Amino acid sequence: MSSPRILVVDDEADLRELLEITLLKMGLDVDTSATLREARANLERNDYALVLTDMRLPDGLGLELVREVAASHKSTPIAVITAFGSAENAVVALKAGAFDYVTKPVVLEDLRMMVQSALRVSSPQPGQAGGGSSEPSRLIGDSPAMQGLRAQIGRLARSMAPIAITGESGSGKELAAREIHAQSSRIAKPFVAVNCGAIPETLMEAEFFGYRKGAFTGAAEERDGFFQAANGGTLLLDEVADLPLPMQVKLLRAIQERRVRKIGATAEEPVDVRIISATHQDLARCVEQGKFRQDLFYRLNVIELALPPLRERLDDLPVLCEAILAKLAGQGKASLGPGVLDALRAYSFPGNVRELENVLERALAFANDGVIEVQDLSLKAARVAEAPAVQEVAAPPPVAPEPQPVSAPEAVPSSAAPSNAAPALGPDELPSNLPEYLNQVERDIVLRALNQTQFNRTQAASLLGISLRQLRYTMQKLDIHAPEP
Ligand SMILES: Nc1ncnc2c1ncn2[C@@H]1O[C@H](COP(=O)(O)OP(=O)(O)OP(=O)(O)O)[C@@H](O)[C@H]1O
Repeated sequence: MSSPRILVVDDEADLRELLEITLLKMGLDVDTSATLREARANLERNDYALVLTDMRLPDGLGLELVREVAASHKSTPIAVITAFGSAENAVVALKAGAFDYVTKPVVLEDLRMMVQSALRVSSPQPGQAGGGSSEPSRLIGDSPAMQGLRAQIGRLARSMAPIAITGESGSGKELAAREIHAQSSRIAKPFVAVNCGAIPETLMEAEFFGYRKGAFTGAAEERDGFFQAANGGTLLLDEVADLPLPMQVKLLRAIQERRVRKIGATAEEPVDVRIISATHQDLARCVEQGKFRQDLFYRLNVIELALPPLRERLDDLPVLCEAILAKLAGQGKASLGPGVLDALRAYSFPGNVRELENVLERALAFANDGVIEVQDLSLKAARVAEAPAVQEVAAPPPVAPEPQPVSAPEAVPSSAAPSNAAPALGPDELPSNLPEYLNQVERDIVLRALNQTQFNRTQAASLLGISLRQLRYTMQKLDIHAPEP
């Protein structure tokens, strides 16, 4: 079997030779071109496992070649060589469809790492997706929005370009990131998801970059950080807007240099990690407000993937419900009774698919024989957008589903009004239902904090000593919503 063939396009004879020798030593076949014209002629004649081009060539820009290869040689990854410090060029090339980049002066170790990962893309091993997974997507939904999203993910999985996933809470950002990883040539390596909002600021550097034994009190053993753990794979920076500014500087450096230094270490170590970030916040706004560094935003936001909220793709409800019920029921049976889909359609799902999962799980607990009826849904009446006038509801249930019978003790679950406090217990008294009692206590405290802060969730979370994300989950779990403006 012949070796994979690489095309090197560079007008600097010295660099061309260095690249050629390095690639030959890796057991690869190499063609070289000094101009765009020669490169085009080579591309006509041969199939390449990778094209590596300089950005500035005597007869044009490497970027032109990136666009041509991305359009006409879709299965050939193309990487660019950019001048050191010209982050802009790298980002422009990635946006134009480049698979990856290396900076000048070329560090051979980085080059080898990049080439290996390109080769995995152009000739996936059995069991590897390499950009064209035949596995069914985990992102369920047949709506045009979901079809478009899946197609976009298929394309994005083939490059190293950082992706910023945006979307409301529960809309599937983490799932989309996992899907990108699963469809990429990195599938055999780890996918590491980090909730940036849940790590105490003092521990961040150690968590991200690791530490050497004895680096600080308590560092009894050397430990890897998230970057080392994700080496060769994908690192999801979830809730990236929650990163404190000092950490943003360090992260930017790690992403730019592709090197990290453990706390207490003298040397940096190279890391080959694809970065995906996710947030439910408007990151551009955070930049305007000075909460997020512009340069990091620019680095992370090379390609944006926007997840639509569930209420904008209600046509996906039937397949989603079917998949969720199948998972919930296991060997048992679970189905939707008459009118249930209409009731769900009329709901706005502020918590998106995660909320749908919770609603169905709770409903199934109340359902008779696994058949969920409208009244089992206990959707928050206030959130039910105009319920359809005609519902194919068989029995007497009301148009808007009733409040939940068990876990929501007060009738206004989504209001900002303080809830009824959990009844005080005597020293020997026990609650008749512990989970329900604890929910009541938790709801009371969370509402108290929210009311004290005029529903400013960041402040409320800080009053309660939990992360914003934890607060969001708790609010969702307890059906607490900000009052409608
Ligand atoms: N299109 C989808 N198909 C199937 N399941 C989905 C889909 N979208 C989301 N889910 C499910 O909904 C739940 C929430 O998804 P996920 O954690 O990816 O959301 P998220 O946007 O990252 O949420 P958060 O912003 O709160 O972190 C998960 O259980 C996930 O499996």
